[in-house]
Amino acid sequence: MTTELDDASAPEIRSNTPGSFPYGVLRERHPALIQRVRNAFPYGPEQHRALDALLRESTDPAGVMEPLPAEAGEGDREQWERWGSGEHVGRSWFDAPFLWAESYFYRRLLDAVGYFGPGPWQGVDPFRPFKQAELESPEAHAELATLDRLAKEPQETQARALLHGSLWGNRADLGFQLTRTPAGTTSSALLADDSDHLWSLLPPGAGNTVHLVADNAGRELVPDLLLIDHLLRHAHAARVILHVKPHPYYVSDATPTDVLDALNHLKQARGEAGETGTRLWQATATGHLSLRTHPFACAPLPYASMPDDLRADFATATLTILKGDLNYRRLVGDRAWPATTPFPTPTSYFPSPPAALRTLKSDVIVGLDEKTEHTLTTTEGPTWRTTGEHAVIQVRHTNP
Ligand SMILES: O=P(O)(O)OC[C@H]1O[C@](O)(CO)[C@@H](O)[C@@H]1O
Repeated sequence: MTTELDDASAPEIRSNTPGSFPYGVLRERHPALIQRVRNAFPYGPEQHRALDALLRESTDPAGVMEPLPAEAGEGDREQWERWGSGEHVGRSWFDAPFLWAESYFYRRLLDAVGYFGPGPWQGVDPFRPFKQAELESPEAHAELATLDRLAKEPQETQARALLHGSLWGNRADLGFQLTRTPAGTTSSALLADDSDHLWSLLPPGAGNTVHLVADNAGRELVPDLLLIDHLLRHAHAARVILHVKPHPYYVSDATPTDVLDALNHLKQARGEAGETGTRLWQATATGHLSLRTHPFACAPLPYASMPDDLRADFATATLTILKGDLNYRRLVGDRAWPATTPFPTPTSYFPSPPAALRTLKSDVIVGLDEKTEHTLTTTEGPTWRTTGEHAVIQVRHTNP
């Protein structure tokens, strides 16, 4: 789905420029993450050796991507071949497309800690302790308590607050927190706000189907679920399909286990939060809320390359809400687009109207007006793209 035009006007983002954001992810964030994972589990020498090797290989600008280990199943290898391992494995981590290299890093990290087994660490999510700590944080509990007050507000106020809760929940991402300075220096701001379009696509009682492609677990997934409950309860959606990752990915990305944890967290809460949890639990039993774990959710590729079955699934949506930074990169393509490229241009291939709810944590951005881009660049320098202080709600409100 990539055209020569894309390559010329918007080259793919790579990590081979020292000082750039992607270079820093490979050189600084990934080592910090490996250290955090080591500290969180009593892994044995085998896992530590594998983590050492991955650390050496993936942070050395002269190092090359090693293949998946022999234990990786035939099917998995074939899948990664379809996703481009033949082209990238054996070459530099830094010269590969950033999206490809970063995704492969997570796949290899899971291997290093024995996630794909066989062995005692099989199926043990190396990011689970961080996800759980976040769910149990005082902030997470305080967020739930605000629902009692919100329930007394007019429905429109509730809708706006829940949409914004889901949007800004994306800032709680754990990977992002690894190197972020806690006190932001700029005020949070919505750089594009198509929320009126979003609501106009979901008239109550029209039998709408909403797909929500989740991003992070914990303090992002909980507000996503609250938004889903609102959509179902007020008939903006007759049916919601929640897409999560089939296995751990990008530190805090949500898996089915994380959905279960979030639902239990809600169900066990008092007041409105508890009632919401019970309603969502029932919605799964009646099929009004269902889960998807397509393997392509963990692919190192943009959605423009999605397989036919996933395309057909998304085509059933009245609206597909894609959460977070990584989904944004995959939706528009992880490319150095001019920031003023209209949002419908790189998303024209998507089989249903897409809505991106994203805080900005990496370089790629489209759909801004010239004045906004100019003001941000002159007042903040290039970091406005990556600090997570800014966000967008962008909607392409037409079918392809
Ligand atoms: O959780 P989100 O919002 O998808 O953010 C993930 C982002 O974090 C990073 O992995 C950097 O830590 C980006 O490269 C990536 O796009």
